[in-house]
Amino acid sequence: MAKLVLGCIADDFTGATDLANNLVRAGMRVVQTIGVPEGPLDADVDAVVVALKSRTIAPAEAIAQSLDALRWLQAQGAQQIYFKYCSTFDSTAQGNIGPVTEALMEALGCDFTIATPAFPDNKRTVFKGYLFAGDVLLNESGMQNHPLTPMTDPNLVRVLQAQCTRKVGLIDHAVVARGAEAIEARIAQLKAEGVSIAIVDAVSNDDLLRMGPALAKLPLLTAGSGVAIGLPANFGLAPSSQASALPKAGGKTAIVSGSCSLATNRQVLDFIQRGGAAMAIDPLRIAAGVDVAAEVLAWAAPRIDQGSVLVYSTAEAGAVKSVQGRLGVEEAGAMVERTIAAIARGLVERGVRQLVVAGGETSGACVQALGIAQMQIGPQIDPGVPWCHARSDAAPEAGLHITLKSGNFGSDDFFTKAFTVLA
Ligand SMILES: Nc1ncnc2c1ncn2[C@@H]1O[C@H](COP(=O)(O)OP(=O)(O)OP(=O)(O)O)[C@@H](O)[C@H]1O
Ligand SMILES: O=C(O)[C@@H](O)C(=O)CO
Repeated sequence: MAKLVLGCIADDFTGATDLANNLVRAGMRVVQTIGVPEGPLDADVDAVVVALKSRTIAPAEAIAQSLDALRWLQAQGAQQIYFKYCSTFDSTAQGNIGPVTEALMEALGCDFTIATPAFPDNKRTVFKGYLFAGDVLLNESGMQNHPLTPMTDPNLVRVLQAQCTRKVGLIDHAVVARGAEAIEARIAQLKAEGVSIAIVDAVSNDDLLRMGPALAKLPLLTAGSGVAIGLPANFGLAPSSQASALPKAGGKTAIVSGSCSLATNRQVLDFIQRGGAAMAIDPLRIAAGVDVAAEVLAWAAPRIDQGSVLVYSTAEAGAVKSVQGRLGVEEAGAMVERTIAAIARGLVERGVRQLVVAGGETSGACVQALGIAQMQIGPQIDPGVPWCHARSDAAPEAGLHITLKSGNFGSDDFFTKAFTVLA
């Protein structure tokens, strides 16, 4: 068996596949586990990404879960630890990026680490410590209005310092542009100044690749998924089609979507405009006690023999607000998640073996309903979104192919294009 070299802890499920995808593309064989496994690793891989749902929970709980993941990864032999958070640095005023980073540093006896959410392939760049999403600063990107993690300050040194007791500094672009030796010299200088965590600028993949060798000796890295592209080379691994090899895909195809992001709204519309079979879920009917899952499955049963079906609760902001106003934000979310998860399971029980799930929370609910404990990461569909293969008690013979799409990721034709990648 190959030796596990990189152990990763991700603060949500879709973010975990995003990280795994970048590692695979750079040559690592990777599995993602759903939560901390109870037993030892039973896969021949270079890296494991433990997917938690710790982004917005209380800091003490996020720390406890992350330390639990760390202990498991260490027991499997991981040589370096990677804490993955969102490329938009999603965190509440209390954390959890800072508190989890400091707890991991403490546990690893680590006196210095980096923090960079840069992911240029998805237009997240960091310059002079300021985070841009697309062409605008983070706090002008819509993230300032996020319901759980509003990001109102684009200066990451300030944001992270407010969450940390250790001193936070900056490795700016002028240093990164000069390459690994300059970055290492800057790390030494920052350490001498008492800085323990540095935001690192990166505006391109070249910056991230230059950064890679300078990070080889750090026991802990904290980042979005972008930093991952420069790491496999540190372990002597190079891109190869073998890393993303999955069992052959077959069976019926379906999409379930609970994401209400702008990108997912466009993807749903595109699928419908192409004449795809689609059925919307009305949260108010779920609340009224209608068995919406049974209705949807009865509708889908004859159609999945003819092509992909799409089942979605995806709606525009106004409609979502109105439902939330009547049912409550959490109650509406949980109700829709439960229904979509039951539908996903029902579809797989009816022969779907290639399943697209859109939305982070929605993905969490579906993966749990399908009894998935571990996913092997395969080829990329779009930046940040790979196909995976998983065992599921709903597909007992050969498992299924599944992809978990972050709300904001993917091209408009994602729901059609995804299946061509496995063809
Ligand atoms: N029509 C709707 N009305 C109210 N709530 C909805 C509706 N459709 C979906 N929801 C809820 O909205 C939430 C969407 O979150 P989810 O994480 O799945 O998507 P996202 O935020 O776009 O994705 P990501 O976290 O990857 O960015 C879920 O809790 C879902 O159940
Ligand atoms: O980094 C990102 O943007 C994503 O992987 C993510 O974390 C979505 O929740």
